[in-house]
Amino acid sequence: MQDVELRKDESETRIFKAVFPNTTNHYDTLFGGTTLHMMDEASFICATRFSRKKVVTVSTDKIDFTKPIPQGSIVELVARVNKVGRSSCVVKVDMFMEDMYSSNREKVVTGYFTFVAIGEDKNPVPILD
Ligand SMILES: CCCCCCCCCCCCCCCC(=O)SCCNC(=O)CCNC(=O)[C@H](O)C(C)(C)COP(=O)(O)OP(=O)(O)OC[C@H]1O[C@@H](n2cnc3c(N)ncnc32)[C@H](O)[C@@H]1OP(=O)(O)O
Repeated sequence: MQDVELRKDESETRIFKAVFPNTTNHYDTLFGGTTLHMMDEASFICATRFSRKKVVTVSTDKIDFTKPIPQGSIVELVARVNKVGRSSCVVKVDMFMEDMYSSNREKVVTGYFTFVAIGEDKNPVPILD
């Protein structure tokens, strides 16, 4: 088996998105549900690249929306495997917000997503061989 720390490094996943009007609410800020969708997608890609197996989301920790993310921002999602179990792994996702026209950048949301590797029968299998 490849070194676990190396796999964590190699599966770290970064996705950039622009916050356009089709993703915002009537306050002109990013929908909470859209934020969760982006985080789920980034963590799913990360867990898949880490395990190279079919994985399903089994749990997420509490996620706080403490800063509004205005229309016209750029967001970056950084997903990295944080913990490895027998059939599961926990992926930490940080979302950063950047202004388009300045170098201002801050972390706005963090979430932890747990994935389980499943086989053809949909039962858990080892996350790594
Ligand atoms: C507007 C346009 C929309 C477009 C749209 C695009 C969507 C763009 C987003 C993309 C994102 C893609 C994401 C795709 C992935 C899904 O969508 S998956 C769908 C949602 N998830 C599911 O349906 C999973 C349903 N759950 C299950 O099938 C079963 O619970 C599971 C996962 C197979 C586990 O079965 P189980 O019998 O509970 O297994 P068990 O042996 O008890 O536990 C297995 C492991 O899970 C852990 N575990 C079990 N329960 C929990 C728990 N509650 N919390 C933490 N760990 C747990 C155990 O600790 C154990 O860990 P290990 O010690 O083995 O490491």
